[in-house]
Amino acid sequence: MTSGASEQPGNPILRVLAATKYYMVGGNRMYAVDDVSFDVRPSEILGLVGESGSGKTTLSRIVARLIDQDDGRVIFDGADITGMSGAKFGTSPKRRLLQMVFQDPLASLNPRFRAFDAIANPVQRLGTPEERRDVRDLVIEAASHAGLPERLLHSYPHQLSGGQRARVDIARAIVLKPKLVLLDEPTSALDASLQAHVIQTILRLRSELGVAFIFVSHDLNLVRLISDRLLVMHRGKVVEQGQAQEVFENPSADYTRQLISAIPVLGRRRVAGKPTA
Ligand SMILES: Nc1ncnc2c1ncn2[C@@H]1O[C@H](COP(=O)(O)OP(=O)(O)OP(=O)(O)O)[C@@H](O)[C@H]1O
Repeated sequence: MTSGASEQPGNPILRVLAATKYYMVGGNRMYAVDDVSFDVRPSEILGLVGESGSGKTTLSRIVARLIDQDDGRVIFDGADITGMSGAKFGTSPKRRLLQMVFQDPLASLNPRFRAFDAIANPVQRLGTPEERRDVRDLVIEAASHAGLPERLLHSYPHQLSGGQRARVDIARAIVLKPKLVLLDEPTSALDASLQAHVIQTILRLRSELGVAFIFVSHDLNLVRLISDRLLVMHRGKVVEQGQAQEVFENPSADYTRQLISAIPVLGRRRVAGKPTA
């Protein structure tokens, strides 16, 4: 299921330059994100991987302007959005081009909104007058792209399965045809077959709409299946980045090797991309 689009043409849609974020813990700086730089190109899928606490969510939130960094820059779609607070970014024309899907769709979906209204909401808030007029068509189109049957648009979140809720969240993220979607552990609450469906959906959206994705997960095996490139984080730092296949088969950092060797393969352990006997 590798994506095949390893060399993405065009200027980066996102440039993160030396992003740094720390918290004061017991009078000392604890670096959640420490001098992290990377690019994402149009229609590229970047896997952001690392164990719990490595800084993945903090980095995603910096990119989405949900928190401010202490140092570094974020360039999105050619504009320096570093100095933009979340509130200012919320009203910027760039906002609609960058969307985020959170870990748990049951928590992120408003229980009083039917699927249709949840998907329509970004159009009402950020769309042009024409898009607001055509909201019904846009919702149906986004649901179809996300693989959500039209009949489920009238359901409330609690009436949907985990996989269907994940599709509502994805449909909502793509309804305004963004250039970049941040997915923070979008499949962690799903079983393996639903995970596979969501991954197929993401790969289809990339090829049909040219959307770039940052796919955040602690599960290196899953990330490897979907990503063109991998960024491996450990204690706030990037310890390795490169083409997904290459990183998996020939990791240069000890930490990446540890992550790979922790992946079980049919009862055996996988080391450096090859199952051991
Ligand atoms: N608001 C905060 N105040 C203090 N420390 C924080 C805060 N937010 C995050 N941290 C710390 O920053 C580090 C990175 O956290 P972050 O949530 O980004 O990691 P993560 O890789 O996304 O983990 P997970 O996979 O568990 O979500 C952790 O040590 C965390 O405890």
